[in-house]
Amino acid sequence: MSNQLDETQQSWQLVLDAMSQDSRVTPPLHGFLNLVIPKGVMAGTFYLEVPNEFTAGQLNTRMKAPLIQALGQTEQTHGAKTFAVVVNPEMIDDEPEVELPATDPEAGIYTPETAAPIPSPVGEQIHPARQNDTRLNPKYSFDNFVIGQSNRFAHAATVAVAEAPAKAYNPLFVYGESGLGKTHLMHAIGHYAMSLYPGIRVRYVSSEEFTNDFINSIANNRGSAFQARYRDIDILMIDDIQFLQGKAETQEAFFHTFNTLHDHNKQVVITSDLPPKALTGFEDRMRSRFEWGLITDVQAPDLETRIAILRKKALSEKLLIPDEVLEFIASKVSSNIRELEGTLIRVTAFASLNRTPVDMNLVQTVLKDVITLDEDNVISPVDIINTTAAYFKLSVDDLYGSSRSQAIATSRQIAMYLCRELTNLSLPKIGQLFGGRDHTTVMYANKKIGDLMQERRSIYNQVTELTSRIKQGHRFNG
Ligand SMILES: Nc1ncnc2c1ncn2[C@@H]1O[C@H](COP(=O)(O)OP(=O)(O)OP(=O)(O)O)[C@@H](O)[C@H]1O
Repeated sequence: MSNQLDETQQSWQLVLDAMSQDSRVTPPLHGFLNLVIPKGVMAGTFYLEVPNEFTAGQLNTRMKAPLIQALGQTEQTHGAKTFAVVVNPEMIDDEPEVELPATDPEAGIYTPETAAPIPSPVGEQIHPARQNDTRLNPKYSFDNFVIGQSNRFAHAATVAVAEAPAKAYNPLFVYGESGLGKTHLMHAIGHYAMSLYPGIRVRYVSSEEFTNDFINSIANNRGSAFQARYRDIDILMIDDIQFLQGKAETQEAFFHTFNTLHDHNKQVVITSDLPPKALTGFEDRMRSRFEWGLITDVQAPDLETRIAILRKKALSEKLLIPDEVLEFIASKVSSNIRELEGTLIRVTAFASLNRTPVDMNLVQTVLKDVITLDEDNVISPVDIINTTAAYFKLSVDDLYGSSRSQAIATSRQIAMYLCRELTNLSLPKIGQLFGGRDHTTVMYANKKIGDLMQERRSIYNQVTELTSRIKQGHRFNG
């Protein structure tokens, strides 16, 4: 873990060095760069954390072209072509205090109060292909997707679409509850299609990113770049479309994007938590288009499939875990594959913290508090937030709010982690719940707590204790 951090830091230093040679990066801009905490590279994207929107704005506009160029120059080291900025007001507590760079009107830096959208120095000159990052996660391929009764049809349909884009089923609409593999299948389509048709232009986007992109394009008067990004492609995959519910203008933008792509024989893949007919807050013309091609669902996996998923996961992580242990975990956790994977992480974290092998004794100890809930006995985020607040002796508002104190920030991240693990809520929904935070903030909280559980016994114990309290409370009250 710390090696990984070092590597990220070193890669970022190389990027900074490259940028320091760039005359467009004037001295006042260095102040903003000093505020950046590099978080790591995922699917060709360098994730950067900054403490406020203003700094994010500077990176996304004035520094965008130099940064992309610097990434290109150093790509061999880190593999990132592009970057994404995550605003995390809490990061200030983790890091030494840094002052926001002084405002320099001559350099064209605006104060947050006066901040109008700042035009990019390169504006629309950036070639769409540069920005048109596929955003595919290398971890999600068909090779590591386990096929079972619950997903056989969805798997076959996605393979068919990757093999014959816009010829097999267009659009392909995959629906199902959270954590059952829809996102994984989308990324797998992308990888497979790119291996079959080198040069094919693929773009994966969450509905929230699509919305933000659309809103920013209006605010910055960059409609044509938006269109190029979403229309000059061969396969567009849009995840969790239910997030566009009630957003009339973004739906309109998607409607036109969809029509253009479809008219030009380009593939569209959509996922959702509900089938088109049950999606409320969408115009009929939109819903009827969703039904033009093929609609397929993913269901909760049966025991055999759950065991196979765990086995594959253990293999890919090079974890030596006896079959009986995998079977035991699979029998205890039945609802959601994300939770299944989370449980495997807990078991291996416990073993590594205690320096003991993973065996039945250990797994029984770790899972003794895991209470399986039946299907209609769903944990609500309110249960999680109330229990977490009480456990850490905080108020519920502390968890929803924006306090930067380290203790509150970590408690909030634990609550987000538990929402991700124990409910079916998507990342954007959890973000909304916690005071309208961005889904990337939830993604980081999730990763951070997952990592901390492997490293710090206290965090491991807190998460375990809380999970059991939430489930117990739920069983008694629910
Ligand atoms: N059949 C499978 N084989 C292997 N891993 C799987 C399978 N199905 C799901 N997973 C894993 O389970 C986790 C959750 O899956 P994924 O994120 O694709 O779910 P989702 O349906 O898109 O959920 P959400 O709607 O919340 O985004 C991922 O780590 C994924 O790799």
